[in-house]
Amino acid sequence: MDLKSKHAAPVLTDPVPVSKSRLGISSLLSYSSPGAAFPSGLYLTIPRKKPVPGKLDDVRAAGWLDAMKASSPPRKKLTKDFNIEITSEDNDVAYSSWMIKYPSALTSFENIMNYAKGKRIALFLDYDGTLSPIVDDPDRAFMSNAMRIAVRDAAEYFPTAIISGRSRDMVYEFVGLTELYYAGSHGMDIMGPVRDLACADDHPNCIRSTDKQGKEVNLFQPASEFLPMIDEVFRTLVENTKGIKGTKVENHKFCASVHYRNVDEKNWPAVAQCVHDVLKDYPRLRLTHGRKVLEVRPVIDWDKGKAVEFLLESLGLGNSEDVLPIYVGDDRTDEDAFKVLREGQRGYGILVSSVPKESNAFYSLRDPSEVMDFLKLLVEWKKSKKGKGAL
Ligand SMILES: O=P(O)(O)OC[C@H]1O[C@H](O[C@H]2O[C@H](CO)[C@@H](O)[C@H](O)[C@H]2O)[C@H](O)[C@@H](O)[C@@H]1O
Repeated sequence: MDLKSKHAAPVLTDPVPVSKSRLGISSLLSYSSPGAAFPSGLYLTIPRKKPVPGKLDDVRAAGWLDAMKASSPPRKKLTKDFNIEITSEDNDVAYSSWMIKYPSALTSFENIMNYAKGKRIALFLDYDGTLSPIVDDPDRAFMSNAMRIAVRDAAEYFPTAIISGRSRDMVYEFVGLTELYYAGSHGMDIMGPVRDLACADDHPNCIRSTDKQGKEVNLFQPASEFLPMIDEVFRTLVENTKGIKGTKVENHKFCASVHYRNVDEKNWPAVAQCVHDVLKDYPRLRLTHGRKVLEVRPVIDWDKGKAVEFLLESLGLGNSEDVLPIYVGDDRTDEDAFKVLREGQRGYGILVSSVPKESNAFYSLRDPSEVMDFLKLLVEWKKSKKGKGAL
């Protein structure tokens, strides 16, 4: 199969409209590419360098570099023992104003539970930056054992799924809990429960399979035809970026990630240009921006939001008034899930962020440790309900 075409340009970034002035917060961090969507200098001042003929202008024009700079909260200071991102005092005022719009899910817990009365909660959790802190080495993004216990306990009471940009196998290795459902590759690789024949009947890319414990499951891979293409692109990206110190390329089966967190900022244009040049040959692939990572994925109408809908359906919880889905995530790709919940008026998105960000979420949590506290509160709440005889 000819996996590439020399004649078409790739679909570039996926800008999300951002209103910066609603809260009067000038430091609002944008998920989208400011260079592409806004007048220059709105969020970041990108110094104008003399263009390298025919080369770096491509990625500048496409807004990639601006998006790369805006893609993760700046590291103000690092604690000695934990390599995690935290905000400085300067940002606290902006953060407090931002929380008027995105209240803490901890302090609003009672409100959330009032709404949850008589409903079944379904939990959806992102992995990186939500269950594990953001660290320099993606291979070492371990979740703490305390977090693992909190997730396991929550899964005992609520159907719980992890939806990650990583490959499904990799995220399962990190989490290691058999009681959950897993979706990898930004929802393009879902292993869900077998309820009835609906999955196979409704979706051509859904097959019956068995999980690692030998349990029968439905495996839904809407981008399965892209497997050889992603593999080819992954190998090309590894080859083409190997001269750029600090670059790391990951193969997540139905998408590939090019990390530049450990690349000297002066070499970011070279990283971007490499990815841009490779993508030019693959019009059926597109680029999205994550936290200090460029992600190459198929142009298909599928994302974490669709994955949430699919899982709800598979769990027998779709289109049901008495179900309250809660999705906790920190990344731009999680916005698709927040949007599905918000627009369908079905449940709550909770954004994990230590800096103000425009979002489709309803609530916020500052960091993974607050996510753990929230999960514990959910379990306590459920236990107290059980104690009172209500299930
Ligand atoms: O959907 P997620 O589970 O949040 O996965 C998104 C990406 O997470 C990983 O990268 C991010 O976390 C790394 C470890 O903390 C960090 O080093 C990197 O800068 C972040 O972008 C993962 O490696 C990516 O492939 C995922 O797409």
